[in-house]
Amino acid sequence: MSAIRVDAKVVMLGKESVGKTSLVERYVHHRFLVGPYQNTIGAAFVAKPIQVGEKVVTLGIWDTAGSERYEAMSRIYYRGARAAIVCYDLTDSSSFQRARFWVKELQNCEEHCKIYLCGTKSDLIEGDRSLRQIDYHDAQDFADGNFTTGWHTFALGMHNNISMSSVLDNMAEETGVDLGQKKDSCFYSCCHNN
Ligand SMILES: Nc1nc2c(ncn2[C@@H]2O[C@H](COP(=O)(O)OP(=O)(O)OP(=O)(O)O)[C@@H](O)[C@H]2O)c(=O)[nH]1
Repeated sequence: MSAIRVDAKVVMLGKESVGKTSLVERYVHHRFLVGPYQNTIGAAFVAKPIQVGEKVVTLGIWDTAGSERYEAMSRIYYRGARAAIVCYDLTDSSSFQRARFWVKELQNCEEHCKIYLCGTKSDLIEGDRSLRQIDYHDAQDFADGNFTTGWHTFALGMHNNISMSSVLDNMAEETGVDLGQKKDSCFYSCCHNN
């Protein structure tokens, strides 16, 4: 069996249960798994070829385990990543603290890695706004203070297939075209519902 050639390594980071695996499942297999939550152990890998202009770019997506007990292992998986999707659950303020931790860590250790900050489970706050624990402006202030260039907003929820594709397709265009030129551009995404 021949090895898969990966053009761009992507890593999913964030506190346990924020929905990293669900985003990958949605993106790669177009499904949302219902049933008891199963935490990721260590990390899972999936390759996804996508068309970027004339080229096919294969993303190698590492879905890391969010539990702090696997923190040291997650560091192995973000090494050399072209992009990191740092997730937090819009209904869990502690997950935003954890996301801030990962952003700082990436900025210190992986200067060429683009960082996407994603608020997840937007469907829950659409159903009941009182569940929202991270104000849109807090996320915006954090992004403004930490990222050097413009940012995009995306609402990511279990019904929201398009947005995840937008994040990753956009990222692939960035990484697939000319990383050297674009290394300073960071993207910020979060739920844009107030
Ligand atoms: N309502 C809602 N639930 C979600 C969404 N995304 C994930 N979930 C639920 O949240 C739980 C955790 O989802 P996972 O995708 O396994 O979370 P994870 O971040 O990969 O968790 P770890 O593997 O522990 O790091 C599951 O019960 C999912 O069904 C979402 O967009 N909306």
